[in-house]
Amino acid sequence: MRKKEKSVVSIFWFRRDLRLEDNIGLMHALRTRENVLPLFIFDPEVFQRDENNGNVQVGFVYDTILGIKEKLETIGSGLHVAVGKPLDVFKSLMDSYHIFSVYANREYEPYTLQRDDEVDAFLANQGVEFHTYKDQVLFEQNEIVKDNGEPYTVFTAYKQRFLRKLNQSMVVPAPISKYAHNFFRTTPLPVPSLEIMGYSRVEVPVPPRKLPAELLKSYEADRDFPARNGTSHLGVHLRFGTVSIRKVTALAMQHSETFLNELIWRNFYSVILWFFPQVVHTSFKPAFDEIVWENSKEDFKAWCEGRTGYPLVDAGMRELNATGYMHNRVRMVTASFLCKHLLIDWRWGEAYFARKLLDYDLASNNGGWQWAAGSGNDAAPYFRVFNPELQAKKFDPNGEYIAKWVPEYGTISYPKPIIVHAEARKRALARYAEAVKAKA
Ligand SMILES: Cc1cc2nc3c(=O)[nH]c(=O)nc-3n(C[C@H](O)[C@H](O)[C@H](O)COP(=O)(O)OP(=O)(O)OC[C@H]3O[C@@H](n4cnc5c(N)ncnc54)[C@H](O)[C@@H]3O)c2cc1C
Repeated sequence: MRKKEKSVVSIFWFRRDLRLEDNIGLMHALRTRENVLPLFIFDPEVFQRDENNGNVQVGFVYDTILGIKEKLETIGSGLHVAVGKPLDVFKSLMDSYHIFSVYANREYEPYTLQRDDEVDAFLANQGVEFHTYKDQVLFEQNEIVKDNGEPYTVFTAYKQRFLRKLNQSMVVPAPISKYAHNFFRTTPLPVPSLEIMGYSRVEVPVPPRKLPAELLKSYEADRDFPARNGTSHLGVHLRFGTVSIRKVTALAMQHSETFLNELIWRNFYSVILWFFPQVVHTSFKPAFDEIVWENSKEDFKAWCEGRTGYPLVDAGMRELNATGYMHNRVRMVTASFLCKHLLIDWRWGEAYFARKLLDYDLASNNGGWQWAAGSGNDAAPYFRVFNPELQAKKFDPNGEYIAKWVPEYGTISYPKPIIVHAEARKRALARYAEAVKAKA
């Protein structure tokens, strides 16, 4: 019997860009090649499993992938879905297809950079070109640096340069539909279920993929109040590219400087991680790794479960546990409370957020935690210790957010504070000062 001829295809590898519109890498693939076969890989290193095989993000990604597959099938194409180490997936794809070239949008985390280098080397060895593009950020690492080529580590200076370089031409959408005839024609391809891939779904609500102009117009006034619906909840969509950063930035440029500022923080943290990959494990400022933490497991458990006796902290943790989301102001307060009041290593909190947040993103989560701990590149000064009660008065003045998540607050069933604020503050200041002095 004659062996079946392998189809000649070019691959477009979806990663943090899960959309069929305004996708730079996909546009390049379709514009340059015919028979473009889209691919998605559930990489266990990106979607880490907890002890119950759960991963809070994997269900969202799975559903998004199915949506893309369905759309591709309506135009006679399909999506190849695989699970495993990308290098192994490419090796086995070589058995099924004659791969001409591979296209993808660039990623910037230490693991993904290394993964792409490995895939690139393998493909090059097989005579296959690997083309990558900028898509998930507006400016890559080397595009916004100081005059001497060094990275910015202070946000304000970075932002000023960013704004000077940003212009309308950078947020124009990349056209896809006019090249859609170049998708590979195929009968529908099978997709393994999440269970077969070894995952169990963690049910959390998925925020809508919308950014109303009204929200942007009142963003500056509302964004710090967790009881108001004042922020976009687009975090998960920006994380996985189910919205385009160009589209969101164009809207921000039109309606809200403050919102644009937040998008710049996102870009900034991505660049910080690229320049300083050591931040994944160590404090940006080495002195902060000298802090002698208390690391009480009991206190950590109380914090995780929202039982610290500080209602804003508890409300935030309960919101996170129940929904996979926590408001930014409350992220700052809960994170500061863990590091400073409880003297627990920021890495414990970072890992807990990574496991629970639907919008978890290594660069922003690490940046946020190091900011709160005081150890980051442009962090809150260590001697500024948030007072969780004052924060509650200021940002939840009517107690609505607290009432929603901590209904027993004010009754005898609500726990007493785990630690007295004034004492905790004094202890934190002393412990931090010792570390800074030791390294001076
Ligand atoms: C301790 C801590 C941990 C955090 N962990 C994450 C994380 O894992 N993933 C994540 O996307 N953000 C993280 N943030 C930043 C911020 O809290 C979230 O981006 C924001 O709360 C998401 O809600 P939203 O989409 O409604 O935000 P909006 O206020 O509507 O902001 C719009 C978008 O801008 C970006 N953004 C806003 N604020 C920041 C910021 N401070 N840093 C970086 N990007 C920002 C996000 O992409 C966000 O979706 C963290 C902050 C702290 C203090």
